[in-house]
Amino acid sequence: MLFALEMDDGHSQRDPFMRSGFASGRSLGNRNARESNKRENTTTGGSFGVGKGFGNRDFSNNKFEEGDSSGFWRGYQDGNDSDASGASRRGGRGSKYEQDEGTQRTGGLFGSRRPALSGTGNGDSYQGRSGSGSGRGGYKGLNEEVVTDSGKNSWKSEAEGGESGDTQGPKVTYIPPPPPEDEDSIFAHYQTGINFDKYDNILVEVSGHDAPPAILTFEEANLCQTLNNNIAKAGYTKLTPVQKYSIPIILAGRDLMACAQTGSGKTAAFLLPILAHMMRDGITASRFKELQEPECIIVAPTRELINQIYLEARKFSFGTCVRAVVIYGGTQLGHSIRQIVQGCNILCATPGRLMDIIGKEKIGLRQVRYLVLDEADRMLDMGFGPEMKKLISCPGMPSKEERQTLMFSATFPEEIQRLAGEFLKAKYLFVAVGQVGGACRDVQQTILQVGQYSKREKLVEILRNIGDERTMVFVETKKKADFIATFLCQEKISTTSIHGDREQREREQALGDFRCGKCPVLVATSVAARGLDIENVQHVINFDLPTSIDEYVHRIGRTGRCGNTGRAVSFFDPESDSHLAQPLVKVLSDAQQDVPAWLEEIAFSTYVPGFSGSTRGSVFASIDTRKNYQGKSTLNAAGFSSSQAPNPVDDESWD
Ligand SMILES: Nc1ncnc2c1ncn2[C@@H]1O[C@H](COP(=O)(O)OP(=O)(O)OP(=O)(O)O)[C@@H](O)[C@H]1O
Repeated sequence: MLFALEMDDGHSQRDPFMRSGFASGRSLGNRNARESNKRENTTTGGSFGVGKGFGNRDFSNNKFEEGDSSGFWRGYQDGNDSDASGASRRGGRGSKYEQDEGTQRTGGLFGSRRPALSGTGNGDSYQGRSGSGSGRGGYKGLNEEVVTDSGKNSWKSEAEGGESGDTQGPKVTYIPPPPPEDEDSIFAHYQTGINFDKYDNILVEVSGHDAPPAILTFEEANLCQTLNNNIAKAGYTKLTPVQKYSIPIILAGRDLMACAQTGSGKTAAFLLPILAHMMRDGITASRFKELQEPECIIVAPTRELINQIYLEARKFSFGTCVRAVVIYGGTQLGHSIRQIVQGCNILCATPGRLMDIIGKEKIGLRQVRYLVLDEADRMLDMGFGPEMKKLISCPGMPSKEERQTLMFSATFPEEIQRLAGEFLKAKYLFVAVGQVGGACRDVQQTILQVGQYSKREKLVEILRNIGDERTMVFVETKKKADFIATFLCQEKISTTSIHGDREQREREQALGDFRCGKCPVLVATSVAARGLDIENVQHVINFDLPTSIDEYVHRIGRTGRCGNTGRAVSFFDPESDSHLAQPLVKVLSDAQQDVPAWLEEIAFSTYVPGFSGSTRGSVFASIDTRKNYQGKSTLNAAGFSSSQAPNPVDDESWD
């Protein structure tokens, strides 16, 4: 049976990938066949594999999913990292699965910047899960379809009946491999690129009241010796602009909203001063307790990103008594609890798992001094915003006056900035490095006009020219990620894929295979758009453009990191992408990229409601939204100034 025949009519008519029948030859009608396909792939590890079953999806329900993939509900459901949603959504479809109780494998996520350990599937009795949500899914990216039973909000925290197994859905038993213990692996890093020094020329804007001056060197931060040693071992010799400004602000105890381009070192910008404070305050060494009370909670929207942040925290806290712990969905809850009870000063978590653990009274919030929202605009949007609100109103959580709240992102839409006020002290500082929401200038951006039906051919042509250079290909839906990955494998291009419908172990395996170069092409949905820091990603291809320009900026930011150069090619289909023409022209011109004449034409002929950006010449795409800002704010090259603001007025802007 051809794959297309399994789809509902409307869908198979619409989707050129299905119409093309490239999936022919695979029998997807039979659930067992799919699962055995999948098992085969899991045990062989590595690339996606021709003939692989398409993840865990039950295609008989595609109509439903497609129907739900747009509009308000998708927006609302986006950003969900909880597996419980998956359980409630997909459970009860009568699908069978077998639990992989107590299984473990090596490799994957922790293979950062060195060849990943092979996913040998050691003792791994993986069985695909068609109807389960637990153990996979998680992040419901902006552009990922979301399945609901009701057609309404499917988001539920794990505490509400997901991984905990309290109510429905299978237990998740995946235990991620432990991170490497040897010092070389902990401090493994890649080189800064030729444009690293050019960061110094980026304009920085600090707004708010009594901002402390920027520092120019690590020495000026006056950190303790152990931290300085770790910074040196990590290969950091010079501060990036966001670090120059944020470190003194955080050291001064101020709340901060910081916006800096992708790949410019925001993670260290918050970790270093937090650790410095902890060391200064003489933090008590972690010890076993049933209820742990961390001093710092860091949240991020995806499992892979929070894990990366954890590894950074572990690196910078090396040799100190500060213990960082990571917990995220798609892994065994008991494993998360075991990590926590051993001691926890810095808790890195995805929102669903965090709320679950809090609900289980394994984490007390009374000692929280620092709350960090990485990818803060994402953490506060409709997907995660409600969970974040719940978090700050949890019993014991210090009020915003008593804790320090820090928000970081490369994009900060104005409406989200306004929401952020609820989390931050009134006198928070706002740091804008370069253009808020601007693309990294080290990424050479090319926009090609390619219609739906020509995209695959174009993709293959580009990938063949690229050769073995590491490339991320972004597509709009999980289903298409599977299609394209399979298609590329058929074309003998070694490819793997990551998206919210893959099991967590598969996601980690895919990332590991991509990191180590075993699969130089990673097809991804927006689950991989933010934060991931993978060495040597030279190319990003937007096979499908995302629906929002911010997402575009994050996606292309997977290349051109830390002063390295990169390339991004985007397929623009005038039929579906014309709403993006105006913001794209702005992003391109602000980043001093060539703007194709045809794109400008579309941009000027398309009315985009609410888009007010001028297409050229602005210094900042967006700014601190506090209105009628009374103070002076200075616009300087990084490292030399900050604003002195006598009278901040929260609801007014200084522009
Ligand atoms: N001062 C520094 N010197 C050398 N390397 C650095 C420095 N600061 C950060 N890096 C490295 O730069 C890379 C990018 O940093 P990081 O992931 O924190 O960027 P980011 O701004 O958070 O990006 P994104 O917006 O995509 O999340 C990392 O590999 C990090 O180790």
